[in-house]
Amino acid sequence: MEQVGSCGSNGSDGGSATGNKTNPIRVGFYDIERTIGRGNFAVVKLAKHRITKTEVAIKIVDKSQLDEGNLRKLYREVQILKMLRHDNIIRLYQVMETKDMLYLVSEYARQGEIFEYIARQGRMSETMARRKFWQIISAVEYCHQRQIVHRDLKAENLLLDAQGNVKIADFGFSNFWSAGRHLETWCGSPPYAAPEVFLGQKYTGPEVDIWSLGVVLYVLVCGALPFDGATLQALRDRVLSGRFRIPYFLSADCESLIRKMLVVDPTKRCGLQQVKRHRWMLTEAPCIQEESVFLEGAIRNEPDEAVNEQILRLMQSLGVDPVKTKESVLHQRYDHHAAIYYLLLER
Ligand SMILES: CC1(C)C(=O)N([C@H]2C=Cc3c(O)cccc32)c2nc(Nc3ccccc3)ncc21
Repeated sequence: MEQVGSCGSNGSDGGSATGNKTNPIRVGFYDIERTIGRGNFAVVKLAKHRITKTEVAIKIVDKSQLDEGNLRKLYREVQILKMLRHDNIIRLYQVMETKDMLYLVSEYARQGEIFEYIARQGRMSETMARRKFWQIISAVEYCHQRQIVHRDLKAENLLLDAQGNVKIADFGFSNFWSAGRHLETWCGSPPYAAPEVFLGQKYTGPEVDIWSLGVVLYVLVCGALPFDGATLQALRDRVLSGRFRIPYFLSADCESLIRKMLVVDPTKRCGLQQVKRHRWMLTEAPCIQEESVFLEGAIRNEPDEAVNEQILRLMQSLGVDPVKTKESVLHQRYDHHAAIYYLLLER
């Protein structure tokens, strides 16, 4: 999803109505502010919840423009998003649907793409890159453990929230994987695609995410792509050769890790557990206290957690029915009640 510049104040992107302060464009309980992204048959708007005043990002899809295959892909993306609850993955709050339109209300990552950050600020220090990469690895491990493979990991899909935490976005190419069952769809963005994908070979799933993560790590610490080319054929040849330049400023440990991830033969490529145990990842290992906070974050995200009574009482004070809310959350209905609950929980 490419990012578009911010439009005028009321942010209408040439849509039918032009909202403004007195009569803003509304979708459900949300006031639409401006367009932040545009894909084929989809637009992403920044919006604000009228009751909780929380900023959200709403992906608006015109289903009438989609063929059977893309419609199936869209519903699989929604099904997968509903399964994911992790600090470093964009949260889905609410789904609204009409005959032709689908509205996905999600967490808004205020600082935008890591790609833009690198484009503006240049490469990251290895210390900063390590912190971001730990968050990325934690989120991807969470997906793989749930038999989900992302297949389009790239700097453009790694967003940053207001605190600079990584939020993985765009599960449009994600799918379910299992050992022994092969996938073969050509997915993702060419500079991040694994050699076996270029060769059209069958793959299991996690190993193509590992290759893309190797490219992501290279981009974070080098500020450039490891494999590039004037044409797709030139890029393909570079990827299949597995050869890439190591800048003088890269530490030996970081080079060692990247070389273990960017291995052409998928059976020899390292797995997520080896990445987590690598020297570079453990350098300046977070102190025990920080470590427990790190683990705690992962535990806090189980979807079947009990409903937070304090939030229900706060909602009651806002005039929102707590009984209906509890039901919506427990049945994962992704409706208005559940959205208000999640928006208040996340603050
Ligand atoms: C709903 C969701 C996940 C989404 O679909 N997008 C789009 C929209 C722009 C874009 C992109 O430029 C790259 C990836 C995803 C996207 C989102 N963008 C943001 N923040 C943002 C803020 C400033 C610039 C770019 C993105 N937060 C959440 C989302």
